[in-house]
Amino acid sequence: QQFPVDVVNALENKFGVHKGQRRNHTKGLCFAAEFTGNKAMQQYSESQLFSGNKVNVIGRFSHAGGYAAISDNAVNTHGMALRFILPHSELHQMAMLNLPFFDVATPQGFLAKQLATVKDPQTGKPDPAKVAAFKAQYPEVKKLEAALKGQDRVPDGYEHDAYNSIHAFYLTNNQQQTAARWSFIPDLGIKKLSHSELTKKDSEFLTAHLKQSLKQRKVSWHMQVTLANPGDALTDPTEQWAGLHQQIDAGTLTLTSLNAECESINYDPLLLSKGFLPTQDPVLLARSPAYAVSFGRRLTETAQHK
Ligand code: HEM
Repeated sequence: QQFPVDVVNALENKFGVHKGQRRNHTKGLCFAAEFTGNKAMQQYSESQLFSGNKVNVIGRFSHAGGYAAISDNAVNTHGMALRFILPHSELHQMAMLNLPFFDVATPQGFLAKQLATVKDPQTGKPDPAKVAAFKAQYPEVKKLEAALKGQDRVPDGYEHDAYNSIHAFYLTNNQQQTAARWSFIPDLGIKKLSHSELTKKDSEFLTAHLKQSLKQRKVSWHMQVTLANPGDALTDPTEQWAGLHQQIDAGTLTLTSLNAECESINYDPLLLSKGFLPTQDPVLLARSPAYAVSFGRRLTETAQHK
């Protein structure tokens, strides 16, 4: 299996190596939270997430890409990763994005994108010929490009955005297996900045705004589960589900503190509690081994620093 090493090498080649840090989503901040699941979900999943009891969560907001010091006023994709600590030390993890769907349909596409978008030291920009060749080989990337065109993408704080599973997963219990996707919808509302508002912001405003909100009000998200209809794409993260769908309010995540440690966490999205199973989405299945390579490298470097 060469992919996990190749892709982490490609991330390092594109972004440089920031010793002891993640090879992707390098800039981020840890938080502590509580999640109370909705028992109505037990109809679909036996996960302890939906026991109705409060569970502790260690999470992380992040910027996509291996940029250690990207400014918060850059137009960039953001992530929210969650580790739920369930009874008997069972863990459940999610690593979501504030995108409606993913740009590439295969791990090869993700790798090809890293290789094609390396900045030319002369021009400071990727080689347009390489980018064009990449898009010709992975034409699905035009879908996300079109969806984001002209859209304001950056919120005025991490608390004013929705984060999506993007992949489909199966909810399971003794009776059935149900395909679903989910989103964390902010109770404070989604608020995106216009281009002119964004350019006035400083490099740490996403965190500063979140800190301020946390002092003044409840910062929370509702987990909204969307059940698949027959025929919905289950293995292609670039395919949105169109039309009416059954949606279930699956619980509430409430942020409690920004004083948390999450650097020692590998937010592998296949670490799922009993009651969830992965689909055969090839991008989802390729993430776990790649995260492990990144995790191993950063821990080894941290050890060497001491
Ligand atoms: C083949 C496709 C992908 C590859 C190779 C990849 C690779 C990586 C790597 C190497 C890391 C850093 C892991 C660590 O050192 O802890 C990472 C972090 C992350 N990825 Fe991916 N990724 C992929 C697709 C995705 C997708 C589809 C999503 C969302 C649906 C996603 C969301 C995230 C998030 C939120 C983080 C940050 C987690 C944290 O805060 O620690 N990635 N990714």
